[in-house]
Amino acid sequence: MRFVGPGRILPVTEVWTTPHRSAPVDAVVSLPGSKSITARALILAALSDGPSRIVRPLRARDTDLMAGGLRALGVGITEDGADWVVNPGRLRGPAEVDAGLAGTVLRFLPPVAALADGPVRVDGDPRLRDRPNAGLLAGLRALGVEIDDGGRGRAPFTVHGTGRVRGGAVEVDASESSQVVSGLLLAAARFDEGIDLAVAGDLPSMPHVEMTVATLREHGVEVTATERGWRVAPGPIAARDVVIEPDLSNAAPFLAAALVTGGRVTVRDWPEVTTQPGAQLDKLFTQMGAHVARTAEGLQVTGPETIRPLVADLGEVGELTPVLAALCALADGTSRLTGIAHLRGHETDRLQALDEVLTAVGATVTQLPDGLVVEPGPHRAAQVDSYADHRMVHAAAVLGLAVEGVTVTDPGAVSKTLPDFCERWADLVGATAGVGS
Ligand SMILES: O=C(O)C1=C[C@@H](OP(=O)(O)O)[C@@H](O)[C@H](O)C1
Ligand SMILES: C=C(OP(=O)(O)O)C(=O)O
Repeated sequence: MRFVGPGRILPVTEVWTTPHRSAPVDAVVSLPGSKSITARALILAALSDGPSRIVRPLRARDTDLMAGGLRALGVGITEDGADWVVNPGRLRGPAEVDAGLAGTVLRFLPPVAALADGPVRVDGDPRLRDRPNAGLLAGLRALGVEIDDGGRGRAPFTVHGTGRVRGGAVEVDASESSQVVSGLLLAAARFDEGIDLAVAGDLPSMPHVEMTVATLREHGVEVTATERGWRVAPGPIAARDVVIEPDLSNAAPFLAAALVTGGRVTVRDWPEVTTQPGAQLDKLFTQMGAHVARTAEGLQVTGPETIRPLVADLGEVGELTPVLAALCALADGTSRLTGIAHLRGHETDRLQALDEVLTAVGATVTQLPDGLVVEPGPHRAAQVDSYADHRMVHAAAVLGLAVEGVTVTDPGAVSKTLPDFCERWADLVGATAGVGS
């Protein structure tokens, strides 16, 4: 697959032979910034009351698309070394926004587009058009925004911005993605009446909503938790320079390498306190038998002799599922991962994709309505697809450490959040990159 984003065309690589390694890895790795924190920083900088600097943002397809979408609305975003300098301006339409395959752009940008003074059309990759978005569009309509989506509740759609949004009380169904809640809360201080948002149904990925609330408060926005949701008071969003934490979800495959090989991996600059869901890796890897410690350098994971199966509700940390499920296929018993029905609406239907990939390498997988049961079996080599999903490539890499002969078609999907993943992985396991066509 060829990914075309603003200002970049990423190389096409057809097949990646994942490196196999049975000897223990022993490595210290540094990782680029968090996708989720970078996305929030960009939105709030664009809506704030003055210029600001984003230090060490993640530069990858999703965050470049977010910057591109905001630029299309008239926001000044320039590079200064590795930083972004953001100059908010009058938000304008008409504009076209390419959301690629980014849920963050699909759900965080439309509430900003509603504040523009003209129509803003949002579209993206073919798969983006399948990603659920009815909750966000219905929520925006209830707040007084006109949207033309042909009744599909998905991209492509046009937000008919009028320069202002009434805001007020709204109930939203965010059971398919927490990003619906985050998107509305992020822009709400700029709505005439702010927002009084009540959540209907189950809300996945709670740490990501907590990240949204914490980030808003850091920008001086008044956010109150209510019985069924959150209230955001109307008012200015303070401009603020921010330093982006490393992406702890992208740390998952690297730390998992310690479990697979019985080795030791440290991820540098692990934050003391964070709202990233990756904070739960400590507890999850410990359950799987690893020893997890904080050292002066960062978070250190030391692998066990055999990986223990995992029985866990991953509803809060859905984006960690592909790597954890890969570990489950290498464990010494049956794992049960639940609370993740919404993963069917991610970059791909991740429950189906994981079923296919783990089965291909020898596991027996049962799909539940909201999860997976994974029973490891004798390993076999397999060629698997990336499903255009960065985290499926990460999962295949983890499997390939233990199972000789795992190859991945279309590994370029990693460009979504970590474009040089394959090279970093090769460094970690001490092998060459092995990407060919
Ligand atoms: O707010 C965010 O930055 C995210 C929220 C989660 O979305 P869902 O709630 O749709 O899973 C997560 O999976 C995604 O990778 C990033
Ligand atoms: C679900 C994910 O991404 P998105 O922000 O596109 O939903 C993810 O990165 O795992």
